[in-house]
Amino acid sequence: MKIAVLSRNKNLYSTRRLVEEGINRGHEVHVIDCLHCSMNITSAKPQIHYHEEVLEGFDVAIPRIGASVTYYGTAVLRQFEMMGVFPVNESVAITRARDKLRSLQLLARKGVGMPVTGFANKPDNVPELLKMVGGAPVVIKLLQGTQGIGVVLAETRKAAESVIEAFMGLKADILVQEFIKEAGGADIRCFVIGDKVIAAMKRQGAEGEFRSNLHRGGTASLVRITPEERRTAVMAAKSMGLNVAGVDLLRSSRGPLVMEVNSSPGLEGIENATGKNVAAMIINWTEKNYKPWKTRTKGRG
Ligand SMILES: Nc1ncnc2c1ncn2[C@@H]1O[C@H](COP(=O)(O)OP(=O)(O)OP(=O)(O)O)[C@@H](O)[C@H]1O
Ligand SMILES: [Mg+2]
Ligand SMILES: [Mg+2]
Repeated sequence: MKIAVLSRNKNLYSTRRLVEEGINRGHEVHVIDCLHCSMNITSAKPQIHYHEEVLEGFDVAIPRIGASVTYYGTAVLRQFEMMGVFPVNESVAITRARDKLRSLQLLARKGVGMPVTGFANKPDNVPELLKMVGGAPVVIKLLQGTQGIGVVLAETRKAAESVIEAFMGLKADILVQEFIKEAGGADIRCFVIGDKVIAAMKRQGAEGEFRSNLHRGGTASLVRITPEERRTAVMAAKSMGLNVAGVDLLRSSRGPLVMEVNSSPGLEGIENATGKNVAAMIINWTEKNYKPWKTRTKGRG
């Protein structure tokens, strides 16, 4: 296969590993920075120009598109799709997964378990919003947040109201969620490829911290997941239309609840925690499944 790894930085762990394992398996692998691609959209023959060359002959694109470049990155991926290149994750699926409201709505429609979640645009009825998710304690999240920043636990109704009003005063988009106390500051990252969970790790928050993010001092370890957790993770990835996904679950007293579905899950944490060669598994799955023009939108993006 001739593989394009769409990544802004060839030195990132995940990018390096995909290149390494692609080459190990005898493939031609190029790292392409989406932001340096220019596209010819007007002609009948879609093209991508990259630095001085025109990109040609690619079989597969492996998107590793950072949250900050979603808009342009998915446009470049769509252009690859319009050229018949097989995307490991399709542009529409990435766009879906990047929109928290849309992804939670999709998961709800498919009956996937998730924490009770409320959204509101204006603070006209904060008490009602809180009541909707079962009252305090609640978790309040900035939609643009990442790595645990902008995720707040409000233990009382009063605290919740002031946090919500403060965020809304800053014109930030937020969601309010039932706090899953019994998760004990831990979550489970399930790494899905195709219709299987191929690796899973438990992330435990630091002492006294309800957020399990490794960036907030959490630690990762190997975990055995239940058949129900397995089914939930696979169903979540499928609902989004993702072939490769990192599905984050909370263990609750009513079973596994999906917190979010990641379309460019990192490889470093999961490979280190499980000792599995996840990069090789992605290449392997791609070898078995790639075909020109094989997207749900048939190259129309
Ligand atoms: N409803 C909840 N109940 C209990 N714990 C939660 C809840 N929501 C989030 N957490 C904890 O807080 C952590 C951070 O939350 P979340 O993953 O939603 O935000 P983030 O990591 O900042 O966003 P992203 O993963 O998109 O970068 C989770 O990993 C989990 O440990
Ligand atoms: Mg998270
Ligand atoms: Mg995430």
